[in-house]
Amino acid sequence: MNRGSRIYVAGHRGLVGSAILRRLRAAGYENLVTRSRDELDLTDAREVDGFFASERPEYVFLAAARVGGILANSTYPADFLRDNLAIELNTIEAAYRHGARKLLFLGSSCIYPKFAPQPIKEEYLLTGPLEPTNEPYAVAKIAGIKLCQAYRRQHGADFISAMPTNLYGPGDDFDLETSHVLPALIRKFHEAKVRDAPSVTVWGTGTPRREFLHVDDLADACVYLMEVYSGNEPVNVGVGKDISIRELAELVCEVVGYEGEIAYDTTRPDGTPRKLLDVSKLRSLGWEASIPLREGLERTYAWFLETKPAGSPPLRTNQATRRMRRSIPDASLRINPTNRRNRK
Ligand SMILES: NC(=O)C1=CN([C@@H]2O[C@H](COP(=O)(O)OP(=O)(O)OC[C@H]3O[C@@H](n4cnc5c(N)ncnc54)[C@H](OP(=O)(O)O)[C@@H]3O)[C@@H](O)[C@H]2O)C=CC1
Ligand SMILES: C[C@H]1O[C@H](OP(=O)(O)OP(=O)(O)OC[C@H]2O[C@@H](n3cnc4c(=O)[nH]c(N)nc43)[C@H](O)[C@@H]2O)[C@@H](O)[C@@H](O)C1=O
Repeated sequence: MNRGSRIYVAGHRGLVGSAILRRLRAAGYENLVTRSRDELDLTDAREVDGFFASERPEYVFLAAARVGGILANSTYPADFLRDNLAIELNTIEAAYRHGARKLLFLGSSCIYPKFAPQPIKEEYLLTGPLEPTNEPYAVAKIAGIKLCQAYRRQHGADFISAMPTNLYGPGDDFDLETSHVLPALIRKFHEAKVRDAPSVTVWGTGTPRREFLHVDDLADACVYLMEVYSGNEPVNVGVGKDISIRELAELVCEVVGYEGEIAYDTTRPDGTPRKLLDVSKLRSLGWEASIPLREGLERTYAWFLETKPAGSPPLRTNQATRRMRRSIPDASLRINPTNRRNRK
């Protein structure tokens, strides 16, 4: 890539896409192409083909996807499988057909077997059963990796895949129905502090272990891989350290400054027991994460405080979430409709 290269960031309003855009802009890349979902629905093959035919991006960061935490994934398996397969297929095919020089596909650490040895090496892919709470999403993400590999083998396309661990940072989804654990805990502890509530409920047993990577680190890694890596195999992107959900809850509680109790709702699923990526491949390519979890959390909480509308936390209101909310069976899970997620 050079500073004038035409670069398409798919999903530029999301957590990852917005961070990649920030990273590219900071590095002086100016010829950036973006489309919101309302402007270009990536599940629509004809629209996607027309977009690539007219815009002819040379480099593509594929950060558009239907994304969610454990609840959204287990409640909407068909949506997660269908949308992600369609987005990947349409974007990868159009990138190839219209001559993109390189594409980076974002997968996820949930592609690996539920009981994979830890830390998880790239070669453990497809060596065991997946975690049921996100199996459809994981299958779609595995299909994305295989598409990149197949287009490379059959057509010589320089399409690569990065497998990030659990991410967090500015621009995250704080909707308790759809979010991942870290933004959910920031919101829960913040609201409990503001309301002086006696306790905060964390889902599951607190024993599962997760690894958390700040999205600015991930964006840096994505741009780095686009510049230096052209291999067939996916590359894990993580920090190489994990913590239990209990430890995370205690850390968020401390950062937010909440003084009540932490309760565990063991009727909620734990999901996969441990997900720690082996990041030696990425290290050997010359990249390492640089934002420590506590610092990343403090920065994310500061962002949350700055951007939320008065009296309410920022929430995403994209079409997917609106549809999810309409069909959520348990009314107690509904979100206050006045809440809005702040977008750029
Ligand atoms: N968040 C995490 O913890 C992790 C994320 N990842 C991967 O990183 C990538 C980005 O995730 P993240 O940024 O968190 O997700 P977000 O939900 O924050 O962003 C997803 C983006 O995709 C766009 N999008 C969704 N559906 C469509 C569609 N049909 N057409 C066009 N655009 C669409 C959305 O557009 P709009 O804003 O216009 O609605 C949004 O900008 C995904 O591939 C995900 O699997 C991997 C590991 C962990
Ligand atoms: C990145 C990855 O993210 C997803 O997998 P996950 O890591 O299991 O997702 P999660 O962040 O939602 O939960 C992590 C852990 O945390 C616990 N937990 C506690 N309290 C809350 C809570 O309040 N909200 C949520 N969401 N989880 C909570 C929760 O019970 C679980 O034990 C995939 O679906 C898939 O999308 C994917 O690729």
